[in-house]
Amino acid sequence: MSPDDLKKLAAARALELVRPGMRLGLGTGSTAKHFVDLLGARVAAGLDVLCVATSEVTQAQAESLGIPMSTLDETPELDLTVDGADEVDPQLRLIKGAGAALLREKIVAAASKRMVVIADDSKLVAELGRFPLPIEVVPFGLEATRRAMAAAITASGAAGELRLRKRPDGTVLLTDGGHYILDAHLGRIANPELLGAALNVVPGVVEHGLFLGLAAGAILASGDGLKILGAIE
Ligand SMILES: O=C[C@H](O)[C@H](O)[C@H](O)COP(=O)(O)O
Repeated sequence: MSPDDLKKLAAARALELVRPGMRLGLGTGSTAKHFVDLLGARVAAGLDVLCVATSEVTQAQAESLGIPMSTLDETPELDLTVDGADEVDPQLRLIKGAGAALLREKIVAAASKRMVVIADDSKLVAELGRFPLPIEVVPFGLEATRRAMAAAITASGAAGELRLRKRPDGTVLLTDGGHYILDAHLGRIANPELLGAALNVVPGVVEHGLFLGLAAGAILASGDGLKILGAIE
């Protein structure tokens, strides 16, 4: 099976968690896109759900499928959020943000009774950090913030380059929130909690891609079938 087939497999299993009347958080990325597509087909067949998107891209996709959409202002408590991840460790700690949606994703996940990750099994790692950690920052004072971030990363025992994320055309990427992303190429993150706490107090840092204590479970698809981490039901 291709990686995309595996993503579809994980998304289909997550759809089995959806019950009529649920308030859902809809993730962002190629795996979450499959979940939203499958959910759209169920809505077309009469499933009653109310959803909040984690990005403008997912919002547009859901609207195009006729999925009833809300906002966290109107629906501040969600029953289930289904979202992808860039890395998942055995403790269900995540790196997210390759698609620049980490800020809204974390807000939506935190507003949910349960967050379930869907991914192909290549995302499962023994230790976080091989994937660059996305960190969302305010454009104002970027270089001062970058220096403070570097100091905080070092103090937490990690090390690596911070690279400003660019679009393919070379312009600086702006997130849905109008912020920049610095990707931290750390190689390994021995203490995610320490690093996350250190980044949280750096002025100018809006949010980072370490999702700690947010995922209740993960559905990981491989050629051998589905591996379930934690509690998805
Ligand atoms: O910002 C993007 C999100 O964190 C995605 O959920 C994450 O990057 C995984 O995306 P994909 O399912 O495309 O690998």
